[in-house]
Amino acid sequence: MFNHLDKSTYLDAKKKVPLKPIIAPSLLACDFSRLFEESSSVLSADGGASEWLHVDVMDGHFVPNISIGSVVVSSLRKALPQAFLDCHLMVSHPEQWVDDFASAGASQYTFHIEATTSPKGLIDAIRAKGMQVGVALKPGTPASSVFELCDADLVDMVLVMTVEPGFGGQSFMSNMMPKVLELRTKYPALNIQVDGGLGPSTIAAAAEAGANVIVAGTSVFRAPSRKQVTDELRDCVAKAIATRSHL
Ligand SMILES: O=C(CO)[C@@H](O)[C@H](O)COP(=O)(O)O
Ligand SMILES: [Fe+2]
Repeated sequence: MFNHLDKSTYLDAKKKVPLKPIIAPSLLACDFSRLFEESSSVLSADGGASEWLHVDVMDGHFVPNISIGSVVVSSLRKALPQAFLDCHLMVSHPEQWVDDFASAGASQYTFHIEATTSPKGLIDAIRAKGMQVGVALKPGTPASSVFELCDADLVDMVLVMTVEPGFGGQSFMSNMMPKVLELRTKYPALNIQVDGGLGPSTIAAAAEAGANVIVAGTSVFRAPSRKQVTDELRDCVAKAIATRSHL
C-alpha cells in the first residue's frame, strides 16, 4: 500500500514514464459512522484494492454543502498511516487551510483554480508543507486556465470535475471529455483526475479521453463488491493507457 510520503506517482510524471491507473474512492459516499472500516475496506488487499482515498472538503460557500475538515483527515492519518489521502478542497479560501491539512497528514492538496487569485503562491505554500499539488476545474472552467501552471510543471495533477461540485451521486457529464482530451494531448505524462458520476458505465469515456486518476464514490461504496468495481475501473484505465502508448 502507498505511504503518504511516497512520491512515486509524482516522480513518474516528472520522469515521463507511462502513467499509472489510480482509483480513489470518495469517502463522501461511505457510512461516516464507520469511517475507519469503510476506508480500510477499499484499501485493504482482500476488501478492496484502491490506491488512494479521496476526501471531499466543502465549506458551504464555494459549494452549497458542508462536509468534513482537517480534524477528520487527522483521525484518518492516525488510523491509516500508509494511506494516500487525496484531499479535494471545495473551499473559497484555499490559502487558509494549507497548514491545517499538512499538519493533519494530507498527502495531496487539490484546490480549485476558481477560488484563488494567486495560484503560484498557493502552490509554493502547499509544496513548502510537503504535500503534492492538485488543481481542480469546475465544469464551466476551460482547460486553458491551468496551461500556465502545467507548462511550468508546477502541479502534480489536474482534476476535471465531471459534475458541478458539491454533492455525490450526480450524473456524469460526458461533455467534459473534450477538456480531458485537450489536457491529455498537451500533457501526456500528467496525472489527470476525473470526479463525479464515475462507474462501470462511464469509465470507458473517461479513460479513452485520457483520465488516469478516477474518483468513484457511489459506484464503489454502494456496490455489492467494492473490489470488483475498483478492479473494473482500473482495468479500463490500464487498457486505455496501453492503447495510447501503442499509437
Ligand atoms: O467532489 C465531489 C462532489 O463535489 C466528488 O468527489 C463526489 O463525492 C463523487 O461522488 P460520486 O459522483 O462518485 O458519487
Ligand atoms: Fe471530489
